[in-house]
Amino acid sequence: MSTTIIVNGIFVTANEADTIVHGCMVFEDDQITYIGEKAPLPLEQYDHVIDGSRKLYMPGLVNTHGHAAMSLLRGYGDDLALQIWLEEKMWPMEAKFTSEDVYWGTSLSVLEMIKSGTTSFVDMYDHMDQVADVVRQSGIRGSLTRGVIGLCPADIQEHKLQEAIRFARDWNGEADGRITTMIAPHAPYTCPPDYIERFVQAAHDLDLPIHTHMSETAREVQANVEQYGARPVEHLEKLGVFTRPTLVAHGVHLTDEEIATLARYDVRVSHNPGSNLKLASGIARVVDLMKAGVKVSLGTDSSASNNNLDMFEEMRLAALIHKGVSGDPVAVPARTALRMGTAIGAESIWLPHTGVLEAGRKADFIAINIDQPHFFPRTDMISHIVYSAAGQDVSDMCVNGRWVMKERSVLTLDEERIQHEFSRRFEALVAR
Ligand SMILES: CSC[C@H]1O[C@@H](n2cnc3c(O)ncnc32)[C@H](O)[C@@H]1O
Ligand SMILES: [Zn+2]
Repeated sequence: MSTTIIVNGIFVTANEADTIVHGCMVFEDDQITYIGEKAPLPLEQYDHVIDGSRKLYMPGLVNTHGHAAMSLLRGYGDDLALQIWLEEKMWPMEAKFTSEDVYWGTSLSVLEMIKSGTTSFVDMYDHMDQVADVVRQSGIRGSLTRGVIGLCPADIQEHKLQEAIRFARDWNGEADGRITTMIAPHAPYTCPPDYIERFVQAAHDLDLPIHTHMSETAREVQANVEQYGARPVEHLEKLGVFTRPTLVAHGVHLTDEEIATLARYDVRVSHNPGSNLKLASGIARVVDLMKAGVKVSLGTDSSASNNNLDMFEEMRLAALIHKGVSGDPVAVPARTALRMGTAIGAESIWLPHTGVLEAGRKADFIAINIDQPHFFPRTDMISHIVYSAAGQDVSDMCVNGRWVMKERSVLTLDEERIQHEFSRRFEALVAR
């Protein structure tokens, strides 16, 4: 067993009581065993002693919705609404993606996530074996799912479904439990009803959650009513989706009744404020969702609709835009935004052993270099995290008790090589 103590640090636990500890944290192998003002044992008795002065420690950020390989499309197709962006820009380019493209596109994104403090992320995409390989090497956690668009002939639908099942079965629990999997029909507008029912069955058979895009734009809701005679929530409810633990991305256009339905089924919502603003999709009813008891976490979506993967930005956007639209300055307070980006995120993707710094949880945490002007005065550090910090302030990362980044040097991935190979793949892609 290996024991590490961090001394002289500020520890923002992100628990429900907003506890902040000035002192020490101990972790043994992959688990936090102590947080408190004084070291429980003389320092000589620990294998590693780390001086945490001038650093703030907090749980790693949890990004609950994205498509990592789409870093290859960053800056391509800006300033368009969702449907045109998807149909005319993303899908034609994605049709040209190879497994190698996905590998290097995902590697770049995972690097970006590590360097901005994300310790767990959800990824819905194609060529998922490559994504899982990147997660295994990187040392961070991935909740991974083969996203399936079913607008294709029956034999291809069948092939995609079997691939999604095979991926979910093969990789769940891999990489010391850092990889978990879900089942993902992409959206109600890209998967016919009988096809969605087969994903529900697969999720039952494998005992896995479902992840899907839902009610992202007003146009989507309208088209669902025209095609199926029901809005997306009722439609998915009828297809049995919510009989499985479910995480939906976006949930922007919801009625009061739909919010009550989501709460009743404990459906979790990944709020993606940056992407929703950029694609002009609208602003989710986050305050009403949370009031109804729905777990609302945060996601970036892809860097083609964001255009970065900085979860500090999403926490700040969540805290700001809901004040702006409601006229209520406490609509989403800083503390709530912090918990959406950490503890609620972890719960939302069924990782209850992460997301909070406390004894008994996994040692998944980041350090922020607070020896910088924008972290003074040393008053309300939660306020500084949400309203003042950015991803580049993250100095260190530890996941499952293993150091992933120290003093901004990523230990698990070769940064220079990834940038080089990514650029080569990008050039090949545009020439294809
Ligand atoms: C094959 S699964 C991934 C699929 O999702 C597409 N996508 C990316 N962002 C969004 C979004 O905001 N709404 C709906 N679909 C999205 C991506 O381009 C892939 O085709
Ligand atoms: Zn998405």
